Amino acid sequence: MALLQTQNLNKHFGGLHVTADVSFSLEPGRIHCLIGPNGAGKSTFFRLLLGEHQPSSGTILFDGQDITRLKPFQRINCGMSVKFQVPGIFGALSARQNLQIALQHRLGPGDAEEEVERLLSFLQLEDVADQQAGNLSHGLKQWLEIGMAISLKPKLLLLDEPTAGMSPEETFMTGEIVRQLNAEGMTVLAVEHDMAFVRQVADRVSVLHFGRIFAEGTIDEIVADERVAAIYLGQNHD
Ligand SMILES: Nc1ncnc2c1ncn2[C@@H]1O[C@H](COP(=O)(O)OP(=O)(O)OP(=O)(O)O)[C@@H](O)[C@H]1O
Repeated sequence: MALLQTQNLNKHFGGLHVTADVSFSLEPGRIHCLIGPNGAGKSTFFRLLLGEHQPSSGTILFDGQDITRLKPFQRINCGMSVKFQVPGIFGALSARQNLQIALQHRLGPGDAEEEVERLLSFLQLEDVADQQAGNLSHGLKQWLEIGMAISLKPKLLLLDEPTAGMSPEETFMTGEIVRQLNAEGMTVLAVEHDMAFVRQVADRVSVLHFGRIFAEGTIDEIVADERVAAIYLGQNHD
């Protein structure tokens, strides 16, 4: 059974049909990347999954449950978690304190301490653990964000352009973090422009174009698809 499934999902903004009859399926255990040219409707689709937009019609199923009308916090309680592009960390607190706050909801004090140290090490944040999060480099902030997003041990981690603004080395490290989380059992859905990252992590790729699923397959199938290449022509993505 799919972990996440949308059935004929539609979203209109006035006369704009931004999500067009999207029937999408995400198998548990996968790393699935969603790509598409600017304005293809990737962010809108994400926001529909999270409950930040209500669909005009269609259904969203998560872990066997119809979540179409659930509020964002209820979806998080069902086992979804998201890392947005815009940092949601507390800049005046240290990296360690940020993780402590995120983890205290799930774990008692002793266990939380242990998990904070494990996450700091996993995310290569040990050396900066006591620095103010607001002063960390862009890449380190993004990894701290991932740490906060996984603190609830979600079944599904949603990542919105996780490597935006990163160097190739940071992008690679982010890919390794995602692969490790997946190896531990987390299913991942990422909206991403960086094709090196997509190649590094994705089991499956869906291409959105004008709000529709335009193509779906492995990265090799997508890269070899001339119709996909054509919709990217003139756009500034590799
Ligand atoms: N709240 C809104 N009201 C009206 N139109 C919107 C709204 N949000 C998005 N749109 C329009 O919907 C279309 C798809 O936007 P969306 O941000 O989902 O695309 P995207 O694929 O995420 O683009 P990008 O890669 O540039 O982030 C665009 O034409 C956008 O202008």
